[in-house]
Amino acid sequence: MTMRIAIVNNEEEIARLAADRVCEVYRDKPNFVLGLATGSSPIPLYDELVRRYEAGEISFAQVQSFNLDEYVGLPKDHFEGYANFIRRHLVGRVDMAEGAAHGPDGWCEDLDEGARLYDQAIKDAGGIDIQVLGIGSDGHIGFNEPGGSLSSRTHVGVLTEQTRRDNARFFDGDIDQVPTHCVTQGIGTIMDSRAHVFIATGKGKAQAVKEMIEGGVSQRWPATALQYHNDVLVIIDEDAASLLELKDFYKEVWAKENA
Ligand SMILES: N[C@@H]1[C@@H](O)[C@H](O)[C@@H](COP(=O)(O)O)O[C@@H]1O
Repeated sequence: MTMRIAIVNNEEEIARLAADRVCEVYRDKPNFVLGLATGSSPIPLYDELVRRYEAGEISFAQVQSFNLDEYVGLPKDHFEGYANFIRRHLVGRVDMAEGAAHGPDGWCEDLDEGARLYDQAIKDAGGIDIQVLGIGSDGHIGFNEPGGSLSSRTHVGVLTEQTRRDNARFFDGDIDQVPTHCVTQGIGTIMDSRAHVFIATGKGKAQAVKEMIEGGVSQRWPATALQYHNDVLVIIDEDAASLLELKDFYKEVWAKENA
C-alpha cells in the first residue's frame, strides 16, 4: 500500500469511500482503535458511519476512539470544544462504551504532563488502527502548524492567525473568540497510526493538498510527512484537487486499481 488518491465528485462518494475503509478495518478487528478529526470535512463520513451503525453494518461496542486535538482556553462544556464536537457528530450517536472515547486534555493544570499521558493512553490501547484526517488551509493536520517538528508527540501548540481566521466561522465570525492555543497529537503520533483516511474538499484546501501530495517534505507544510506513511487513503473533491500537477494520472491509477 501507499498513498492512494481518490478524486471524487460529491459528498456521497467521499462518505461512501471513507466509510468503506473504516468498515474494512472493523471487519478485520471489531475492537479497532479509531482516531477522530473535527472540522466540516469528516462530517459526511460520520453521518454515513451512523447510518451504517443503525443499519447493523458496524458496531462500535468494542471500539476505543482518540481525538486528534483540542482547544486550550475554552470552558469544558463549550459547544465548539472538540470533545463535544466528536460526541455530537459520532460518539454520542453510536453504541460506544462509557469511557471509550478519549481526547487530549485541554483543561488539566499541567498541560505537558496531560499530553504525555495522552500518548501513553494511545499506546496502552494498542495504537490507533485508522485515523481520520482533514487538513487546514495552512497545511496543518491535527493542529500541527507550520514550523513544528515532523516527529513531535502530543504537545501544546500555538495556532496560526490563518487557522484562527478559518475557524472564526464557528465563533460568531470573531477571531478574538478563537483560542490561541491547543493540545494536539504530534506528527510523530499521527504517523504511528497504522492507517489513515484523509478528506479534503473545496478550493481553500487546494494549495495545502498540492503540497501534501506533490511538494517536498517540509515542516512548512506539516501534512507532507504523510508521504512517508504507507497506508493513506486520500479522498478529495475536484476543487481540492485543482492544483495537482498529475491529477489526471492519479485518476487513471485509481480507475485501474479499482476497476
Ligand atoms: N484542528 C482541525 C483540523 O483537524 C481540521 O482538519 C481542520 C480543517 O477543518 P475543516 O474540515 O472544517 O476545513 O480544522 C481544524 O483546524
